[in-house]
Amino acid sequence: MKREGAKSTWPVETETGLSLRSHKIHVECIRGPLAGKVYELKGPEARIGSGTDCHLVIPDRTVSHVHVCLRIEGDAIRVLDMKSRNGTYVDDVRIKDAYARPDSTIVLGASAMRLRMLKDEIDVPLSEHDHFGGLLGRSIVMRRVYALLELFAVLEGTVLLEGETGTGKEVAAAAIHGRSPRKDRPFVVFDCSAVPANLIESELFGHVSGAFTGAVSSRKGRFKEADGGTLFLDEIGELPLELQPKLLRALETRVIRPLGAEKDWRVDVRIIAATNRDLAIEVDKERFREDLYYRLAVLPVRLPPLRERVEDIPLLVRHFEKEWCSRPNPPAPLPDAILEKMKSTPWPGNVRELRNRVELLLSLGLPGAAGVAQSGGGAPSTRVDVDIQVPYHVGRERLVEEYTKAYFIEALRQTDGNVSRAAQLAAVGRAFVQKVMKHHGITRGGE
Ligand SMILES: Nc1ncnc2c1ncn2[C@@H]1O[C@H](COP(=O)(O)OP(=O)(O)OP(=O)(O)O)[C@@H](O)[C@H]1O
Repeated sequence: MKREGAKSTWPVETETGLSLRSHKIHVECIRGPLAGKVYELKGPEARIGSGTDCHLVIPDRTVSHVHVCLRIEGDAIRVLDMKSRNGTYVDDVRIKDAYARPDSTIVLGASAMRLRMLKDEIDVPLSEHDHFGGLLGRSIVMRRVYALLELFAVLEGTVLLEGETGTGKEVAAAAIHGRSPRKDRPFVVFDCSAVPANLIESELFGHVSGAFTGAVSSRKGRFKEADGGTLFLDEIGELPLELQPKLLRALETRVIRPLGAEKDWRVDVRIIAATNRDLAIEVDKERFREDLYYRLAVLPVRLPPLRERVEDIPLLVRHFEKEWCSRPNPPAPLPDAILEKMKSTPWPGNVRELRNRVELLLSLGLPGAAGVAQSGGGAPSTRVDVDIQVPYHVGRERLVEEYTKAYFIEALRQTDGNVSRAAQLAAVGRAFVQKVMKHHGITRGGE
């Protein structure tokens, strides 16, 4: 089953902007210690049981600690028995995993309750802005995105940003944080693809000294670093399956335990996750845990690829040009004809690729800068040529990109194009090497 729309909150495009639909589960207790009481459970998942960590706690000894899990999937309520002692019955049929009908009755031990879906719909008009933080564009698709981001920024829920490479997921995450009540607290980025699988746990949750061979000192971990602020988990689709339960626990309880530590730590962290894979498909292929997916996709946002908003290209190009204008001899602006041509160019690397292209064209027009723009193929020299005319962050990003490209060309050459060995050599994950290869068009031969 493809889990399209199988979320508790999801945006639907409308002519005037979008409509944000969300569902809650109405639970009317009809038998047992809570009989007569009514509850509303927010999605995406709600656990019911006698344990105090459940969303609905039933003080009934015939009910297991975590007895059943209710999941909102679009218009349906899915009922999953959590290996309970006395079983779960939906309309008198014992089930392991079933969909409830409207007004279905579920029975857990000596307790029974009636379930109904409550539907909420909020119309969200298009944003009037042509940017959100560092994200630019005034196309309708982007103004829909801003409308959602403006709304989600002030909430506490976990945001899942989906979109192809270079569509601005990291920029969006930083902007959400910058508009949130947590803005004066840390914004910590962790790229799940950039760290070898065996180090991810200690990178995320920290470790005490001596926790494993090589752990000579203790390490805080990203969760603790982000305490009070926001943790951005980039490339979440690359998180190894075996670590996913640990992240799920951290998301559910906001409690972490560093490797080798004897006690848990409570952390106050908002999570924003991003992926350029379709996580719903990953779930279907059993490469990503379904329960974690539901925890992450509480507030989902899809960043559109550049080809869906080519009308934004001139605005973006002029913006990237402007970043160069602080120099004494600014280059001539790119002619409109080039901008027009750019609208029909495929941009698999999206805005990042567009930005790089603009910078390349501009630097070719700058006296003495052509070499900088064209370099990147060979090993970088140890001396760094600083061009003070180029804004700092532009120069820095270019240098990082050049270094990354040159590094992996060399790593692939030395390993005869073996991606796993190149990743080992670089002490990064395989997925990161593949991402760099795709981004820079590097082949296994290292060209
Ligand atoms: N809408 C936008 N407006 C302005 N700049 C943008 C926009 N989208 C992306 N960029 C620029 O493109 C570059 C890449 O953006 P970012 O790193 O946020 O993309 P991403 O989706 O996280 O990519 P990846 O999946 O490869 O990590 C940055 O230089 C960023 O400034």
